[in-house]
Amino acid sequence: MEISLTLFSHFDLPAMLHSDPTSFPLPILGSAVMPSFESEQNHRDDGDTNRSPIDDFELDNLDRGRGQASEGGKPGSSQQAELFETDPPPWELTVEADIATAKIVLSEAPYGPYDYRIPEQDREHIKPGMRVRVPLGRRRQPMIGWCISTQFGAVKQSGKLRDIVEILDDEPLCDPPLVRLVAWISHYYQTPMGQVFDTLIPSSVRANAGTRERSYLTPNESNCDEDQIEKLPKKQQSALRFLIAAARPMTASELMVHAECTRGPISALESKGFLKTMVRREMTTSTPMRWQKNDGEDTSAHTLSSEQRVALDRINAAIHSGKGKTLLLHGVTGSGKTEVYIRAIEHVVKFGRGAIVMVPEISLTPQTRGRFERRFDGVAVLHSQMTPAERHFQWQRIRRGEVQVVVGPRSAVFAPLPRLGLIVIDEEHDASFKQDTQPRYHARKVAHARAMSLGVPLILGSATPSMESWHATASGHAELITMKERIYNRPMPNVELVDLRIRDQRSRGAISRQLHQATVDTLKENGQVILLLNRRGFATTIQCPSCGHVVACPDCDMPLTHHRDGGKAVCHYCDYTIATPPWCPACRYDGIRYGGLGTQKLEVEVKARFPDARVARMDSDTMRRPGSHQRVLSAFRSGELNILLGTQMIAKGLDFPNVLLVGVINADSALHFPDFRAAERTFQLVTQVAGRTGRGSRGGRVVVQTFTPEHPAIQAASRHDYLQFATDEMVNRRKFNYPPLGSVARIIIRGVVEEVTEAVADSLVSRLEAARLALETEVRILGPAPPPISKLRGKYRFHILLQATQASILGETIRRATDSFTIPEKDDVQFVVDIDPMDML
Ligand SMILES: Nc1ncnc2c1ncn2[C@@H]1O[C@H](COP(=O)(O)OP(=O)(O)OP(=O)(O)O)[C@@H](O)[C@H]1O
Ligand SMILES: [Zn+2]
Repeated sequence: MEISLTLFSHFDLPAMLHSDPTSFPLPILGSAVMPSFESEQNHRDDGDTNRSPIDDFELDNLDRGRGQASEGGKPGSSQQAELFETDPPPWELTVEADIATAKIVLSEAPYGPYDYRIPEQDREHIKPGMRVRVPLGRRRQPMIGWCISTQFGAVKQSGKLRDIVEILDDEPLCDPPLVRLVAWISHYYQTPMGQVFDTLIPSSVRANAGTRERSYLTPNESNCDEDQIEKLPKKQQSALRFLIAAARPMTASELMVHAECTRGPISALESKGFLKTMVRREMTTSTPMRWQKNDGEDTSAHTLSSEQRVALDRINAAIHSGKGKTLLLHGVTGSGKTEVYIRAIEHVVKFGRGAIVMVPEISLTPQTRGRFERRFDGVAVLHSQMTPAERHFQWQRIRRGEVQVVVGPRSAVFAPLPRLGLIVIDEEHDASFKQDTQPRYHARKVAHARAMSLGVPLILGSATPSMESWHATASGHAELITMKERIYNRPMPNVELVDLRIRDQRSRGAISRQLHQATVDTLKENGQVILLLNRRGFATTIQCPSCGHVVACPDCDMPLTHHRDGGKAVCHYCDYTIATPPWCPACRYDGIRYGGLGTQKLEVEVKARFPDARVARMDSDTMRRPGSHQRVLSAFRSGELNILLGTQMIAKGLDFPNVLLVGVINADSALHFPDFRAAERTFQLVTQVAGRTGRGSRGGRVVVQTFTPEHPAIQAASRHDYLQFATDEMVNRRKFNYPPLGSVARIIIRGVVEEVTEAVADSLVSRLEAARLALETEVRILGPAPPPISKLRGKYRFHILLQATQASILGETIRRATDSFTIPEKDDVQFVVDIDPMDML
């Protein structure tokens, strides 16, 4: 069996792989305090759950972050010393009084922080969170950096400090709490602060997208005494008097209109020094509202159910406490969680505060968007299809305090609301809340840090909470609120399991007899059907039956998927595309086979089986164009469509009362992934998609096809039994100290030459082992080994997995090992640290 694939494929394998049991005695949890996704930095013994990890985090720690590797970049090796021609000998260190300096971090290597002198005239103006231009290195290369702190008073070495050249912002782009959040993210996720700033502040904001500069005129007070004005020609006099009377800056053309003059007198006033010019940057656009609020849904506020009432009361109590607190709202599918969020936000808004609501991708749930837009005046919806100008416009609105509710994906956690009162994460178990490029942050973790530091509640909502959040309720780090019933006490749909191992139950094709019959019955009753298949494309493998050759991506070494539209073979990892070969490229055998099932093939089968039904397919191939989700979903809502089939994007949050049947084509597809979260993902997916039916008065049923009906995750999902699933799963996690009972980190090393890449990975392991020894930490180090995707976009990959009881131990060990780890440029190898990875591929 391939070691590469097995790091997580069975629970016992890591133990087998690990050669030195003494360095990681199992079990390690006996006496240790259980960590959670909550701030393990604080949860030693104090039992204080309301503190933010930021509270214990000092900006001084930052100097340690220097020399970090960057995503796709080279480890920055530059130290402060390199900035200067020579280090001053100690006896020349002067202590100069009354000097102002600023700590500046850069977005590119070397990242800093570095000290710069603040020129006299900028002292009043500069603040942390502003961008500056500074000279770097011997060649005094101009760089843009972020100011993270300022110091006034005596400073060593001042004689050698260089000056800040220019301050680029009129106002800070981050307020002080956000600057602290940046510092904490930088520390926890081991990413240079400059890169975190660039993540926090959208590029459209940094680039002033959709703005232009305009010049405004004001009277030059010092020249404008009455005697002087009297002497001016008539037209100039009247223009100037008009501007003085107006008592506000005006553009030249505005003044021309109001003072009824031509450009001439104004120019004359300017050249005589009667006018001053000031330049302001302004938005050129207001945001175009392309959104149709009326999507046919009931718009009124509901009378709360008793469970909703209790949930809301508990959330409101948390809001009133003025303390940070995490609440997990575990409500079954269709229990009305959104209404609870809306009421809680209404409450916060009453007190003049705002809220952030994070949702998986908003375009998948236009319904959710509509619900918020109908109930609040100032809503900013952030989504992936915004233009840079729109994004910038919304950001400015948010920062000015004009927005009460921000709805968006994980990046909304950084929304610069000036008076944030509440953060909500809906479908908090969703994998999209973890970013897969640096900084590889999890929005839940960041939201927790932000909420606790501001003393406001964080609400996590889900029908299938992540194991992390569930554990947090058990360990007292989050308050559990349960809603067991659906709205109007509607029953949960009945789930039938179809065992695909039994020949009778199979049929030719992807749809079993049972599912076929159920579809026929449902269509007859005018009900709608949702079919889930989590693979896109037509056929998922292209293989020669004669020689066994599999058509694969040359850059990723993964099998290509056949797409029937256009006859393409596509790599789903890097989008490499070729025309699907008509015969075997290896042996020229003329009968190559398309195996495995994708949504395109399912669509063909569904249309053949149910020729009278109107069918739509939803996957990332059909949903490329902006607005396509909304189009398909509103066609489905209006009843124009009978059957909706697609990948997991149809499993989320949809609320259509006429869906009477949900079919899961293959419940096992996620089950055999080499990842310790495979069972959790399977349970979540099946439960969530099953929850799309039975939401109206006509009830609903679910047919789940599987090769492993006895699997605990599938069993629990078939009974909508989260508690059973979570209890079983926690036992498995505990056995191997997997999260949430322990912490995991992953280091990915990638390079063009396989041997060189592996050698770098080996030396990194040695450094990690040395760090473990020096720090006397109990950290388990696995690897290096090739991950399941051992080659991606032409680069070989190795990974190292690390486990410990607490994230802080892992963090320290990795920091120590990588702090001054430099890889020679000629090796062309990069490494990336992923703290709390969600993905093991
Ligand atoms: N108190 C109420 N009375 C009547 N209808 C309600 C009430 N609260 C919510 N609803 C309606 O119930 C339906 C389900 O609510 P919602 O979509 O918020 O469920 P949910 O808990 O988020 O489910 P899921 O986890 O499946 O997304 C919606 O159509 C909503 O408008
Ligand atoms: Zn590829």
